[in-house]
Amino acid sequence: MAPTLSKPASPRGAAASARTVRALVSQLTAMYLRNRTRISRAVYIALFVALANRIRTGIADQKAAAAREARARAEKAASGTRALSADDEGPAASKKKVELNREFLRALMRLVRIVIPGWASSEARLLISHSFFLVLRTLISLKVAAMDGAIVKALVKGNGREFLTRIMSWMLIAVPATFTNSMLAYHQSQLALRYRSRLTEYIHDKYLSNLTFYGISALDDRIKNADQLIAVDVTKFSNSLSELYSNLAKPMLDMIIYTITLSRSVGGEGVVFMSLLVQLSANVMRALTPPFGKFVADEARLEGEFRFQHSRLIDHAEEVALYHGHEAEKNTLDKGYFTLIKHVNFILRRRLYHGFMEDYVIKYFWGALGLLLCSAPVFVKLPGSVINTMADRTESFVTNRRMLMSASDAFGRIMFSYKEVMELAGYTSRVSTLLRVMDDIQAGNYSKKLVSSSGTDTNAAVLKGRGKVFESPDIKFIDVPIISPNGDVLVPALSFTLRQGDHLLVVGPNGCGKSSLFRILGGLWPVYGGTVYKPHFSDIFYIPQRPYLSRGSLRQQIIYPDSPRAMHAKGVTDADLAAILRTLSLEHLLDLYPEGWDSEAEWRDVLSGGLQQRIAMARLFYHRPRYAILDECTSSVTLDTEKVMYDTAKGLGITLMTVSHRRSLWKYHTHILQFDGQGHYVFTRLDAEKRLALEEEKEDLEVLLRGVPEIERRVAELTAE
Ligand SMILES: Nc1ncnc2c1ncn2[C@@H]1O[C@H](COP(=O)(O)OP(=O)(O)OP(=O)(O)O)[C@@H](O)[C@H]1O
Repeated sequence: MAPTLSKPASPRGAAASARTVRALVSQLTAMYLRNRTRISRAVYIALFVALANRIRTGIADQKAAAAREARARAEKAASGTRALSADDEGPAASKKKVELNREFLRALMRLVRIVIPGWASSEARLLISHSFFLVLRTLISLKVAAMDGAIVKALVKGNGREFLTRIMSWMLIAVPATFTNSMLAYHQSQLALRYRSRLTEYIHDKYLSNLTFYGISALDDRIKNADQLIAVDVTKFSNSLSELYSNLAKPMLDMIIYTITLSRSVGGEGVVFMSLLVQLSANVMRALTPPFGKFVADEARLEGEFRFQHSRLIDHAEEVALYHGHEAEKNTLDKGYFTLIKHVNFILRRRLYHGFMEDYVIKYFWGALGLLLCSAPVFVKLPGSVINTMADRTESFVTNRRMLMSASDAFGRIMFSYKEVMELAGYTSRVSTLLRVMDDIQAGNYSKKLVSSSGTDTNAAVLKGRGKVFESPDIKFIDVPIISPNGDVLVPALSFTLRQGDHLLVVGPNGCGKSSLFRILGGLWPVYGGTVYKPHFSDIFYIPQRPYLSRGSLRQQIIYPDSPRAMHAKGVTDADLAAILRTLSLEHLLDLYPEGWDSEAEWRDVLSGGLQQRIAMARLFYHRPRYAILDECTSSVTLDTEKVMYDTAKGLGITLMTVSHRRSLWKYHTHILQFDGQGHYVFTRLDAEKRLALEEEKEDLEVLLRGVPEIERRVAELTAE
């Protein structure tokens, strides 16, 4: 029934929905009239209410869907390209509306399937055990309500012995009751922890496979702070999900059990009438509830941005300190912080007004309704009632009041949990966006803002690699365009062949695409066209200008990304590593640190730029790949060290591909790929000596040319005289 009613339908679909509704209404009416008992009539009234509710939400869904469609059509017409979906995290994220709709349910179900992989999983077992304690708690509460009534009855009758006996039983039942409470708290925390572990494991598997982490940070701009999402939002989602189960499942169960028990004692129609009033006020409250889910998602995003700004400062502390850039950094940090605080304050204010309304309705309005309901058996004589004496009336009132308090507390918690559901929706949207973006990236679909040549007009678009890539012992590019993730075409079509044993020098002005060529070779950037033949990823080793020094021991700096176990499996010993250090005059490092190979330090800070470059070269000598990309990686070492590095690398049979502006490096290469920065290039053999001689001759001539205006002026002077 439900899907038919809420479907954003075509005219034919809408007519079918209306027919279904009419049929349901007439069926329900007939059943209501046929049934005589109060409880069954109450059930039918409740069904009517549910049906009316469903129709209302169905209509609201249809309106929202139509509005969404119209908006999407307008945006498409305006931009002319595929827009980023509105729930993406980047710039579009601020417009995102976190709603309790099917999209949320789908996203939530996907996450639930990850955190509870099956009925046999330990999480499912924990959930079942948690549910058992939830039911037990409700049954114990029912028993306690009845015992309360009986205690007061004994008191009113003045029967001291009965009173004491009942107090004793009350104390006894407190034992399983408190144990159940502790078990519930334990189960909830355990569930949150397990959900987090499952989700983190799943995300880590995806994030650190197929270079997804690189795609998220460099090729796609939908996720700004993946670290915040993984470290903070996943935790909040897990806590929120486990809390919500307890906060929803128990109150719902309580509501059902107490309402049935209450309707037996105060009459079904009374309960339904009160429920109607409660439902009405709940609807008003829902309409007045601000979109807390969106608020929470925005707050998490702003928190992430603020933290990211601090991480940047820590990462670049030295550069900022040398620039004396603390004032500029403080301004940026303050701006980030105050944006966050402004938003948090805004949420607090909205919570204040909402809390006032919520408290009044739930505690006092519904409380008064409850008292009216409990008094029913006292003032109205129900058929079949056995309440005659004062003691009976007191017992009935106390028991009913206790049950009603629990039922209204349960209903209140369900109502309060609307806010929690909205918050869960916020975290669900953030975590599921991360999963979706990771899926997209693994499928080769990147989404990045494209900046037009004028630099002003921005359009979102989806970039997808369509070139062909084959594995081969040599490197061959055939008509391959080099396009930056921003969509800038750096070189329209690049073709060259490099055989193993040839050594390539890549030169050109800044930003012309030298490093980008290697990003394509390393599989970091998609191949947008043409054909690339290249060796397997493991045969190419990359050394950047600023080497990456990992956490860990000195040994791990040399063998990165291998582990010590992988090193031993390759048959390499510490003595072999020491020999590599000697080649690069780095052996003093072993004496400098008392624990030798096992010494640990923040290597990025304790080693100078030149030493770091030599460590990176030692890494190359340890791995001995077939190809090495050396991207300005000797800029901080002396010419002597550079010579040792290049001679040793060539001696190990490594084919070199160098990006450098240094002329001293020409002699180590056989080919040159020269970009002009305008999209053109030349690929040719490199005769270093001849080229150096030509360069020198050119420079001499340029010096002469610079003197020509002076010579001409002098000639003119002389002519005049
Ligand atoms: N992740 C990225 N996202 C967007 N644009 C990028 C990205 N990485 C590089 N670019 C752009 O691609 C262009 C080429 O960059 P590349 O690093 O290849 O230059 P390069 O020739 O190596 O320059 P340099 O000599 O300065 O190192 C530059 O305009 C750069 O801004």
